[in-house]
Amino acid sequence: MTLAELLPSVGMTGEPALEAGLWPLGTRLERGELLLGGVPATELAARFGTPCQVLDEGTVRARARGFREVLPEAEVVFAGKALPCRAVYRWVADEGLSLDVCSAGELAIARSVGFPAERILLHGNVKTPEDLKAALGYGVGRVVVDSFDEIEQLGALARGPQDVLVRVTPGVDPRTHRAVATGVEDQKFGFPLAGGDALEAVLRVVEQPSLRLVGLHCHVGSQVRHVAVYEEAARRMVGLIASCGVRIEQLDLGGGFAVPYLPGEGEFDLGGFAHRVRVALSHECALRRVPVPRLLIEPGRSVVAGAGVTLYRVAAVKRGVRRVFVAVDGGMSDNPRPALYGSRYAVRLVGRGGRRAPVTVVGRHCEAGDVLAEDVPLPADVRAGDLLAVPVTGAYHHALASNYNAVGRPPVVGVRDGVARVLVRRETEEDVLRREV
Ligand SMILES: Cc1ncc(COP(=O)(O)O)c(C=O)c1O
Ligand SMILES: N[C@@H](CCCC[NH3+])C(=O)O
Repeated sequence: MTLAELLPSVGMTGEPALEAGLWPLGTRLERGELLLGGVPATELAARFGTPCQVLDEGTVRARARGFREVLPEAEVVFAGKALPCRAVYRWVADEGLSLDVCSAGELAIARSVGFPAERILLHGNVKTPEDLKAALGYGVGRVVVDSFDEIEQLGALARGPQDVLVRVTPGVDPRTHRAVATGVEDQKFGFPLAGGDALEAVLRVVEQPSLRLVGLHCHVGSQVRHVAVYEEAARRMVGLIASCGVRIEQLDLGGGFAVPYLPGEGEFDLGGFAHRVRVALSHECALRRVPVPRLLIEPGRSVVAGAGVTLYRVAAVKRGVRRVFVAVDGGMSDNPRPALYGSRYAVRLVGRGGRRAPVTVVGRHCEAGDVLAEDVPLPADVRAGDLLAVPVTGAYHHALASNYNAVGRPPVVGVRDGVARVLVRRETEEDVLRREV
């Protein structure tokens, strides 16, 4: 079924209602205006230009709080790669979350806002000497080791006892896109449980006098819809805890909780996750006679995706042989996800209803694959100058943006209580030229 067919409002003449679950909290339609965090989208576009990534602070904070409320016994770690930005790191710090960084660069952002070092975890299948030194220099609480080489390198660099988790590949199929399935065997992350590498890694950490093993970690993948995947991972990880014969205080089950991108897609069952993982952990630990470890989770996408809306200006409308192309002033440089993962988005024309017909929204870049959304219903009279809004663009958009074709990256503009402010400014031609010698 096409997206256009899925939407009941195709062919409607009025302005369609906001699709449930896709827009930031408090988004409203008022007299033809789309209000984001109380600020009209047309005003945001006029003040900050387009494309523009709008981020609703209240939604980020509410999602962060939501995780803590559902899992009060757990440490909730924001996966900073989803939206590496000082303001967001500040908000999640305020809400009591910890932070996962996976490079010296993400750590620099965290440092610049004074993110408490003891609440930072350093991740990555490759940690360069610079990454490790930056982490040790700031005194990050935990390093999640990912290879035998890294255990030696970190062991040699660390002075005092550095707390460490071992990243394990539990061999669980997350039933998600191949590019983001990280818990399956035979990929680059972690130590495989099968074959004994994970156990060997635990022993090697224990042998390093400058390292202190505090926990085990796994991250099965991203945009994971099924709670059963985590339950299975939890069981397997407790099996490893029992067999390694070392006290394991922390069990980090990673992130990956799916979010809806299209109308009708459901939310991840976080309540079900909390319940079923709790039961699986207590049952499995009792069975194997090991103490229940403290649970950690690392949500990234699910904290920020739904807080973001990208605004684009329509530059041109072109009728192809079979499709109508609506070309906008952004594209794969601000959103490579459709090209990378075949991701799909809903799109809304701001300020006007009318009979809707399916169109393909394309970007400005020099590739036929620069498509932002295929087969989306827009008013049939869509034309140059119109403003489009694309929801669920808070995660892995700013993070994955490039300046392909020397196009400057869009700003990130925060909205809250009717006030808008720039969180990350637009990249200018001077920025583009700055690295040239
Ligand atoms: C180690 C680790 N933790 C957490 C995350 C966050 O994943 P997501 O944004 O899907 O919640 C990732 C990215 O997939 C990751 O690699
Ligand atoms: N970049 C991916 C998610 C990767 C998750 C990080 N390990 C996305 O946009 O969906």
